[in-house]
Amino acid sequence: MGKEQWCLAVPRREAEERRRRLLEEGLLDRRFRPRPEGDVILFPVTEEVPGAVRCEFEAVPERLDLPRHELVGGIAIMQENDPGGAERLLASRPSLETVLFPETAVEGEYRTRRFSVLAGVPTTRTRVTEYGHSFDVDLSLAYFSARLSTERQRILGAMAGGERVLDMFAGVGPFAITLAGKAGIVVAADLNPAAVHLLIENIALNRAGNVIPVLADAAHLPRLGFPPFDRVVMNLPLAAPEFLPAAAALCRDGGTIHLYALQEQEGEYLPLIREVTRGEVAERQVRSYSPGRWHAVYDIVVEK
Ligand SMILES: C[S@@+](CC[C@H](N)C(=O)[O-])C[C@H]1O[C@@H](n2cnc3c(N)ncnc32)[C@H](O)[C@@H]1O
Repeated sequence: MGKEQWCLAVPRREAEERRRRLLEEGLLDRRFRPRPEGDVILFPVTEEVPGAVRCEFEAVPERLDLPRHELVGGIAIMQENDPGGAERLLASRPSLETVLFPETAVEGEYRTRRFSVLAGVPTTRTRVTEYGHSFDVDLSLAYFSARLSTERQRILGAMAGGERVLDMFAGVGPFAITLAGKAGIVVAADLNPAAVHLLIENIALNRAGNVIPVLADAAHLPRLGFPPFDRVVMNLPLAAPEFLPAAAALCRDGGTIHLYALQEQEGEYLPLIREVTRGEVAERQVRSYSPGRWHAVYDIVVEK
């Protein structure tokens, strides 16, 4: 007897790539087996992601029922401090090198966590591949989440060639380096020196010579004399709204700001946005964060 579950219907030719992405984003619900149906494969997912529908799935046999985890390159981050489960997880996949348990929540200005090693090589450093790019990350030194990979592709798809892009909270560079594929130039700023160090390594790794790394507080960027940008990415969900006036000052008339924000109500940041522009605003839910709170993205056209 099957169990009703959220799932995504993916065309067969895209299934392998999508399965890899869902695994990296921690969204594939491994308690159930993906199921072919006509021209699509139905992938069970852990939450109601955009496009998800309800369908029935058979549970996988107990021995394959591995602990819940999120994959970041060769590292699995488990939700429970379970060394036995970590060993089973490590043995289940040859590409896994390390299993970590987060000792803290994502915290502080740098948005990092402290980890303990549950199994495997004692490191927090790994290499992540995402849509043809590689990113070296160190999870204890700088923020990285694979969960926004589809957002990065969405913004890339919305861009025109040759744009001038500013990534105000760049971390190790996943937005900046992805968008550099179409941009004329990308300025990528972060105030965490370790993140900027990894960003520079990742620029070299991906030969993204049009990305300019900047070690700076985003609040100071308007004073650095940059010509106006066509597009500004603001991925600091807890605090980005504070920097909206700076982003609007840095963006050209008719340019676009992508503001990521953690919110409890639809349209929560619209009044603030209306203080900086009368332009068009589109809001969408990126993913749920905790009960009653979600990550939203506002695509904001700047009208001066
Ligand atoms: C949520 S992370 C996003 C990193 C990256 N965009 C990504 O998707 O992996 C936010 C980043 O903003 C940086 N940050 C926090 N406050 C900042 C500020 N005032 N100015 C510049 N960067 C800041 C943190 O160090 C962190 O790397």
